[in-house]
Amino acid sequence: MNRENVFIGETAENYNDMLKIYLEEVLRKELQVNGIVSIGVSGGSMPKLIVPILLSMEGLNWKKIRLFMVDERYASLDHPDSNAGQYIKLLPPALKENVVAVDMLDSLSKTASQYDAKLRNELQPEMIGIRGPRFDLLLLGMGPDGHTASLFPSSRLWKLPEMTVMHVEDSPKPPSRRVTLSITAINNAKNVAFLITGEEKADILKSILDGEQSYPAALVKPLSGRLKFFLDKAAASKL
Ligand SMILES: O=C1O[C@H](COP(=O)(O)O)[C@@H](O)[C@H](O)[C@H]1O
Repeated sequence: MNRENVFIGETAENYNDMLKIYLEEVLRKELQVNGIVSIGVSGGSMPKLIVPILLSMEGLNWKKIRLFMVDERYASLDHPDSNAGQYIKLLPPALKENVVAVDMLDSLSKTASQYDAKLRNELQPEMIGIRGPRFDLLLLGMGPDGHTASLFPSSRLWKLPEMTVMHVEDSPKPPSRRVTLSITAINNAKNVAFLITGEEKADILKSILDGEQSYPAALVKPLSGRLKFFLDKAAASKL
């Protein structure tokens, strides 16, 4: 994989600064093109990292920003497992409406279908192409097992190319029940960035950057070609 798109933050401050510069550049460009910019955000460690950076961006027109979930656990918004719930808690009250939560229905498969329909309904019409919903920007994490979103190596699902939103009943990382964007939906995005921190990811990250294909994160290859990796020093320690 092309290492020129790999950015390493030597310090936490440097890492945040790099991310802020990237976000300002992408959002400025996409806001010129679209009335509303649709950003897919991940859970786990990302909300606490990304919300302060977004809030620090002076002049960001939040009226034009929507935060969608790249994946979501099958849990109510007020449950600590909820990815959207983390964003809503971290954002000021005036911005909570910018978060597009996944509606939890009485079954996991209905929840996934409903989210798929919601994406097709809420994303800008021009962002619904033949390959399905297209995000302006996706911010992805990666687990120490090479999972991204809720696409796990142990699950057969991540190889199903045709769907936009899938449900996962057997996530090896608790909670076990989730919905997630598919690799197809992820690779349909205009801009994709991995935000990866922590030494526990260093080995798998190196193997992916060296060309290993057997992890879901390795199959993130946006058709736009715009893929970047933002790593802290620990995650980059084996490169
Ligand atoms: O469970 C999840 O894990 C991944 C990775 O989380 P991280 O804390 O290791 O960055 C996350 O990207 C995903 O959204 C979340 O549901």
